[in-house]
Amino acid sequence: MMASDGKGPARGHIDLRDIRVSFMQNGAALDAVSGVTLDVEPGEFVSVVGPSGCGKSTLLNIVAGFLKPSAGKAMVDGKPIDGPGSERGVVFQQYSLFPWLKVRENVEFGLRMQGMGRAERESKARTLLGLAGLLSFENHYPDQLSGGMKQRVGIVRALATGPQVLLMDEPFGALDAQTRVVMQEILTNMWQQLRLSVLFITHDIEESIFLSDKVYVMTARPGRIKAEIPIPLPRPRTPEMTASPTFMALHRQLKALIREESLAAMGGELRDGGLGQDWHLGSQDDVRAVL
Ligand SMILES: Nc1ncnc2c1ncn2[C@@H]1O[C@H](COP(=O)(O)OP(=O)(O)OP(=O)(O)O)[C@@H](O)[C@H]1O
Repeated sequence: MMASDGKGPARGHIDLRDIRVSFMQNGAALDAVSGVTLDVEPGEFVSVVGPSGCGKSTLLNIVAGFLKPSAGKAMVDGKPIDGPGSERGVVFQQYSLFPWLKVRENVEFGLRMQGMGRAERESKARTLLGLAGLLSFENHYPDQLSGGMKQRVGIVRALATGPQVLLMDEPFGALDAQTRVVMQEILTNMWQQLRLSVLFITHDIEESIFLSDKVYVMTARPGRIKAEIPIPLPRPRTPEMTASPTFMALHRQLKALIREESLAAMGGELRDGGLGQDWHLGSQDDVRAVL
């Protein structure tokens, strides 16, 4: 789905085709992801969820240009990805702000690197800080901000250079539950105004539904696409929607899909969550024998 507020064309098409990534481990090549094909249409918000270690960050690192796939095609707007570029902004879980620079200076950093003049830089940074509700903190240092505020600065900094796509790897993973919900609302509002594509990695099913137009579920390693789930909730998204029957049905569906894979990722040892027929606590003698 394209953002539909009519403020100019949406931007940034991410196109991954049949991606495989192998890493050397203990002298052997092991596939981290295999045969992954995914699409983020211009202006679309797409999340990737899946069990730990299934290759979510690996995919994001390919689109960011930090990692080359072993096989397959990775493209943005039809051009093969060849290293990092200013048309792709990245936000990680760690805030990665420069502690010696004030908030606005942090946001202006990339623009300064691009050679933009001082007045234009300042105006752009202030507009984006305003959008994120941070204008009154422009002269604070990162240390003086809460975790949620730091991450908002991180998002604004990634957006400042005008990327076509925003890549977010568990951006709210370090925040408490309340702050996280507020951040999701701020992000969805900013995204709707900016009309850029987002590839969002998360462990949080509710977060993926609330934010996305579409959610990809990955299998346990080697990561493949297990399912592509469209999210037909209207925009703008509101917190009340999380109680709607559609939201709850999607939640159940995604939870079941991920649970299967999380158990597979644990080697099947904990089928039924460790409480079913396949798993039993041995007798006292068995336990003593092991000890
Ligand atoms: N540089 C590397 N060298 C070797 N193996 C790696 C490397 N980077 C990642 N891997 C392996 O590739 C697999 C996928 O890792 P990745 O970090 O992409 O998973 P993830 O789904 O993002 O995990 P999590 O949800 O725990 O963050 C893992 O098994 C990991 O150990």
